[in-house]
Amino acid sequence: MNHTPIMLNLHGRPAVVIGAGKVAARRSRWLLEAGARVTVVAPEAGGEIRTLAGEGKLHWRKKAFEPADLHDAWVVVAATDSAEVNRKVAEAAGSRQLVNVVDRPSLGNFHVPVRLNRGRLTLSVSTGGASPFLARMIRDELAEQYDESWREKLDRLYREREKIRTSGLSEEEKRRRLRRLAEED
Ligand SMILES: C[C@@]1(CC(=O)O)c2cc3[nH]c(cc4nc(cc5[nH]c(cc(n2)[C@H]1CCC(=O)O)[C@@](C)(CC(=O)O)[C@@H]5CCC(=O)O)C(CC(=O)O)=C4CCC(=O)O)c(CCC(=O)O)c3CC(=O)O
Ligand SMILES: NC(=O)C1=CN([C@@H]2O[C@H](COP(=O)(O)OP(=O)(O)OC[C@H]3O[C@@H](n4cnc5c(N)ncnc54)[C@H](O)[C@@H]3O)[C@@H](O)[C@H]2O)C=CC1
Repeated sequence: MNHTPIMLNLHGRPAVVIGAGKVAARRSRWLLEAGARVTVVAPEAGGEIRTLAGEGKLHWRKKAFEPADLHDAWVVVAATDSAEVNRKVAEAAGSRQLVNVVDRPSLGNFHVPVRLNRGRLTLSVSTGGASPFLARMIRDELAEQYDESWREKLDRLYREREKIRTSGLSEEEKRRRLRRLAEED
């Protein structure tokens, strides 16, 4: 295991999801929330992908996977129900593309943690593939501890921090106030 978490800005970046079933729908939702331009490639699609395509939120290419489908993608997700097709997707991807293979993560270069968003606060949990169910349970515990009130708290902290940072105070005084600000919450 050699994975490291990062906060990636996918806004406006092309992403291709191969497959259009349950897992592909979950990955597509995640990519859309991140602001990516999502294309789904699959001969048949489940209800959720059909709806998203109908609403113009993503583009559905109604066809079987071909290597050319990955052409300009930043992110590639192999999410078909065929291990063989998913392996071909991983093989066709370039070494600089971000690749997630849902049935065999080791064929790609990233996997997807469970997330909890409270505005500017993002918590994410990975069990390194040991147990997606456990990851979800830990997320649910964190959701109780970090309830909805944290959205506002974080917005306030952000504004206060900007004020302190742009003030004429000494660096030492800024640090002191920034620490106190975080401790108050
Ligand atoms: C490695 C990883 C790679 C990746 O997909 O990026 C991966 C891999 C695999 N998952 C499998 C199965 C299931 N995964 C879920 C659910 C989730 N899986 C997610 C992430 C990850 N799953 C990554 C590691 C995360 C970590 O490190 O903890 C979550 C957290 C996020 C998300 O998917 O968005 C999401 C929580 C949903 C939520 O938010 O509630 C369910 C339950 C369900 O579907 O309801 C089942 C069925 C039950 C079971 O089998 O446990 C299988 C076997 C497939 C098979 O049997 O063929 C593999 C393949 C393998 O393990 O090799
Ligand atoms: N990582 C995760 O969280 C999880 C992964 N899985 C794995 O994900 C796989 C997919 O599961 P579901 O979404 O439930 O499957 P599904 O049966 O709902 O969907 C499969 C999709 O793949 C498409 N497909 C098949 N051949 C294709 C091809 N040649 N080109 C393009 N699309 C093709 C089908 O048209 C369909 O849209 C499962 O095989 C399972 O191993 C399952 C549960 C969770």
